[in-house]
Amino acid sequence: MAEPDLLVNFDLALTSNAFAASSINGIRGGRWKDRFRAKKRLQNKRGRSDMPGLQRGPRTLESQPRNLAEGDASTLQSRRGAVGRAQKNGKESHSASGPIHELPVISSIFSSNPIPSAKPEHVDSKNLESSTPTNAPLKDGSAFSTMGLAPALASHLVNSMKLKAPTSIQQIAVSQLISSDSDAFIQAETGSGKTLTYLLPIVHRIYTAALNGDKLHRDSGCFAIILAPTRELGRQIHTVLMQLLSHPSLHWLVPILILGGEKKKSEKARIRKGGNILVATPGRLADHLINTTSLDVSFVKWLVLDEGDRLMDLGFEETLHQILSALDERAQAKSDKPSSTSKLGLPERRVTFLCSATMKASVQKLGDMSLKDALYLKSNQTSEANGEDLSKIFQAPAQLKQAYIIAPAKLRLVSLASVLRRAFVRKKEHMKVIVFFSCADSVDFHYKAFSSNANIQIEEEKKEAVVSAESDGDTDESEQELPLEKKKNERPSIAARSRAPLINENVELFKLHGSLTQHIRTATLNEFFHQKEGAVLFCTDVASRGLDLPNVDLVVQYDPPYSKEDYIHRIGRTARAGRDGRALLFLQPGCEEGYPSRVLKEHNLSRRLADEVLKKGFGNAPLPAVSRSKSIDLTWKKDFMPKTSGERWEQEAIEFHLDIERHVLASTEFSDLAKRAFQSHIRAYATHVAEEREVFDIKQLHLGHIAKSFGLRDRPGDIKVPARGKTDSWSKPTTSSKGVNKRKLDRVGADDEEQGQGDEEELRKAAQMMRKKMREHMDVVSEFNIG
Ligand SMILES: Nc1ncnc2c1ncn2[C@@H]1O[C@H](COP(=O)(O)OP(=O)(O)OP(=O)(O)O)[C@@H](O)[C@H]1O
Repeated sequence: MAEPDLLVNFDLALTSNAFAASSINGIRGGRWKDRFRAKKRLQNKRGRSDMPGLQRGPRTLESQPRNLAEGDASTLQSRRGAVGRAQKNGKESHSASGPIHELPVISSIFSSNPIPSAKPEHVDSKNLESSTPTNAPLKDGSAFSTMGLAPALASHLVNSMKLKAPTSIQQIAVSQLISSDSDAFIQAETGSGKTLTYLLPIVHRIYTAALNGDKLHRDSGCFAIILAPTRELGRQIHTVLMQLLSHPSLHWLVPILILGGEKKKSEKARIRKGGNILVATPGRLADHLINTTSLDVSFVKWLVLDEGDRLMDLGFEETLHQILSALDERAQAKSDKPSSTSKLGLPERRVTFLCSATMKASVQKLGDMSLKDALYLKSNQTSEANGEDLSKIFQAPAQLKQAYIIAPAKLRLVSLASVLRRAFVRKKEHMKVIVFFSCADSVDFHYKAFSSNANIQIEEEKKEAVVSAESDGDTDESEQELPLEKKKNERPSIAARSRAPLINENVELFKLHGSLTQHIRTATLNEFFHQKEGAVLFCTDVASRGLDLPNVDLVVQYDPPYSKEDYIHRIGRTARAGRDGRALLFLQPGCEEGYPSRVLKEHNLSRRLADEVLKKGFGNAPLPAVSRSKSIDLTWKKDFMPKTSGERWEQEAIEFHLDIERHVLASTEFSDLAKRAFQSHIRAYATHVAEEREVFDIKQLHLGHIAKSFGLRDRPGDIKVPARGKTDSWSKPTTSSKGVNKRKLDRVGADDEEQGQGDEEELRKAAQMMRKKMREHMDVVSEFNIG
């Protein structure tokens, strides 16, 4: 059945007549049901006309004639659709209200928007006050030298790594883990230094073992394995480990990095050479355990599962089972022979550390699977700040200022632009912003929309081709071991980056998602990491866990997170190690407004409205230096510009949006991108965790308004999503050779070589749900190309 706000199935002729006859006094023409509904809606609208947010702002072409302005949104939309269809068929449509049939119909981003609830459901007061950082180095006289660490290691931390004092979790956990052979679950908020918390005891004990006994070297065996859920995190852990091992008396201790997406041949060569601490992603480790005979894990004394909840989210449960069994088997086979390691002071049995900032069922499951009689180590700040029920704690640093903006779908894009422009006006120095999207297609669309260079992706494709050709052989080992550092022999940049004059002339825009090739991902992260001037990273959840990027001042969640745990990890990319940070979450009016109070109960979020944000970003800031329309032939621009009478910020927001819409109209490639992004966005929306579907109710989405936020003027039913073709060959295919759909993986931030199992079922359900919704709302599901 047709839903009024989306589509009313008017006959074209009747529609025109109906409009002609519609007046304040009565509605004539069309079917009685339609007239009845239109009348009802008109009455409702009159009743609400004095409410803020509704029908405010400048009128556009479609609403200029008086009788149309008084009409309701669905009627206007039906007429627009009818006009559009008639034009498509080469027919001329007629209207009593003027020569409107000659013009394409452009709906204003300020009209027909739903109104936010008058009172915020979740009032914040504490959050506005500055709080004492809870993940900062301690200032109570605690020192690395009093934690039981070897003096050389303690002085290395202070003198070389420039760390003045331990953080709370380091202070509590390191001394216990040095003196005990117990398994441990380490829980502390994001950015509290958990990496060093587990690395220090391991390195300390291997170091003292070497001091006490035989000379150890890289062939002495693999003592520790650290598993990270993503390649980016694996690289980062490896970098911290390298810094720790750069002390002259530790030069013999060799780390090895093995990750999906790298050449197996070169990894095998590194493994053959020997190493003592292995940092790996689970899939690739499991592969080497089966296929690389030189990988001897019979000596492993520590297994670290970093970002435990993510390991489980990505479906690595089965792989972890395999790894644990392989380690057990090989340790067992070796145990027949007399072990020399116990004499050296290394643990008798394998010790497992499980780390997470959040505690949820999957982490507990992983704990059951991998830990025995484990110590539960948490920072002092954690218990003091959050009370008793630790299983429900969200670990957010107290100094992190959290807010949400209520932005109707049609105002989302301009609100994002406004937030970013404002951020760099307020704070010009080397600040960085991370913006999270729900899927790779949406990242691509917004990256292109905000980029100065419309051909950026083609450039990337070329660069990638060059690099692929160059790296046909094995990747240079020395380069592998310098992950986040500048490479010695630099190639031309292949990072996904571009200038972003629509935000700020000095700002560099980057993008990161699982569909980019590994070369581009690594280069992009490297360059974002080292960027000295202002930078914005558009990304999926591939960047949400564990990544430690300097100077990130603001985290924007343009698409709400998939689960509340993701929320905490995303915002945790700022306010790290005691520094300040801000986080802003985009929500739409309606059921989503319940998210802060119903789901993020433990957090204090302040509320903003789109209008306030738009005024700040578009009211005072100078106009963007580059208007996209300058570079595109749009001779029709003047004729079709809506005549606005609103304030400057409204006009500029409209102009900004129109520029994107025009670009979508003018470029098939960009239009395809927009359509795919729209489709993937809706699909991703359908995959929110079940407990949160009450607030992220897909049935409440206004698909037409969402399409508008992707610069699309078509009705959702008219949007034909193109198949992926050559235009996006720069990214990896949507469906991997293993048959698992990439979109789901992009949402969770995995990549095809490191994916887990069990995705297909969930994805199938999401697609089913989406199809159902489309069927409910319109009879055009096949046109929409879902499924
Ligand atoms: N004692 C310390 N003093 C100052 N800075 C520190 C200290 N320990 C770690 N850091 C810094 O804190 C930052 C965060 O560390 P780390 O990435 O280990 O945090 P984390 O708790 O693992 O965060 P997440 O939960 O997001 O993965 C890093 O930049 C690290 O160098």
